[in-house]
Amino acid sequence: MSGDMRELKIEAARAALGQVTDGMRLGIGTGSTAEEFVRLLAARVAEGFSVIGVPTSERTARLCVELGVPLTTLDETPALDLTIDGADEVGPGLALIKGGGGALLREKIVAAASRRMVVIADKSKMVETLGQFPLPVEVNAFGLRATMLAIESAAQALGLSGPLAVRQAGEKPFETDGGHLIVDASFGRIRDPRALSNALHAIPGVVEHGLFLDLADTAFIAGDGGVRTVGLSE
Ligand SMILES: O=C[C@H](O)[C@H](O)[C@H](O)COP(=O)(O)O
Repeated sequence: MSGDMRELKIEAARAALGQVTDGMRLGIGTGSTAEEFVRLLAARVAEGFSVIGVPTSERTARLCVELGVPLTTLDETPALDLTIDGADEVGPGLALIKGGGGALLREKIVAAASRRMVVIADKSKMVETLGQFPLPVEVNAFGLRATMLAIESAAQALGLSGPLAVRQAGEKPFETDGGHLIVDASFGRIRDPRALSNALHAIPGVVEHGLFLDLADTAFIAGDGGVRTVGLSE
């Protein structure tokens, strides 16, 4: 990652930190942008700021522990004030593609348990139509081929097609924190994300997918000219 790109992620994360107030119960996202947020948050915590966070992945949990950000679980704290997370794509109406890091299931559970979700990203993530980034679909390993066929035909019924790939980690299939697999679906432009979301949810082997609809209410998008606040109407 270039230094400039990292700087943009830090700027977006800093803007999101401005939304965090003392005593908040936070959902803490996953990925390189969310990690910049954790670093900034940890510095505030070291100054005496009091927050408690639910991490959306084991990776984020490790970083929080390392940097001294106090953690809880969603079972102990089932209602959160604010989730801050990155995204792979940010489309109109703050529809998102997430899961490039494989954390989409916990990310979606945590975001849905939060009163608000704020997205932090650099400007390269903003798109007019979702789908250039392959859509991550988390699936049960049982019946993988049947599930892949079902995904293919559900997509076809919506006029979508393209290769499906089981995500790999070196020689082996990538395994999520929940012990599932990820199928990356390169469908190209997803003109009706809601219809695709519903169709994927109807497939028994699909655990969850990376389309985040009606979850985020604000995005902080960092570009060369500064950080732009994007709301639901944009
Ligand atoms: O599973 C991973 C997450 O959805 C990430 O938030 C997403 O992939 C964006 O990550 P990054 O900030 O590293 O681009």
